[in-house]
Amino acid sequence: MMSESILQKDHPRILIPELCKLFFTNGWVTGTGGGISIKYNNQIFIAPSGVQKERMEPDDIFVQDMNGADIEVPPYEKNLSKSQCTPIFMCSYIERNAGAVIHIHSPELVKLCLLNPENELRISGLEMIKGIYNEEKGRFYDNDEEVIIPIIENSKYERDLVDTFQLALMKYPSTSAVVVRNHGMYVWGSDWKSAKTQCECYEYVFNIMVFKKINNL
Ligand SMILES: CSC[C@@H](O)[C@@H](O)C(=O)COP(=O)(O)O
Ligand SMILES: [Zn+2]
Repeated sequence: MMSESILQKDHPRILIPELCKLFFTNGWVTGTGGGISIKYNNQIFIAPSGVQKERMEPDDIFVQDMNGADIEVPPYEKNLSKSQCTPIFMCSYIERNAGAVIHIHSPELVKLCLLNPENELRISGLEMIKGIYNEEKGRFYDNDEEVIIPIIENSKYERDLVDTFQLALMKYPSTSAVVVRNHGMYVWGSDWKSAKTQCECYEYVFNIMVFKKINNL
């Protein structure tokens, strides 16, 4: 159960529902898909599974430690289970020391996957690239640098993505995002602000890539 206290506006129990509402209006977390997890005081806050992500309440959120042990769970009568994305969220926390991880189901990204059968996406020459963090170099990209984002194949269950997700992290040490073909994307950052703004930059860039592809530019 949730501990009794007045929550600050930047507490994950407030932020997760607030951000998911915003992501819903972006078309990123419709139909129960997508979600977000935030690390706070070394505790991992995770949204419930299979719910309308834009209608979550503060006490719907699960809290676990870095080993996966539950710290707080939603009230029993709400009959909620933890997001199926939890293994991928944990992989980002463990392998990349993330402070937050966002999962979006962006239609723009699925269109781009359909136009691009390769195992990666490459883009350069856009101003918004400067909002994407190069994890290997420990700085943001310059607009004339090339950003390379891995694409992994989708699977029936989210938990079955873990092995290929981990391989992509090893093969692409610069990346702060992994695309799941015809499904969506995981983006992480050192905190929720970084994950959110990078997600916005990736989405912007993907939109332009679709335009370039369909117009042969
Ligand atoms: C529309 S169902 C989508 C799910 O299978 C999954 O891909 C997803 O993004 C959300 O999983 P969830 O367990 O609800 O957090
Ligand atoms: Zn998903």
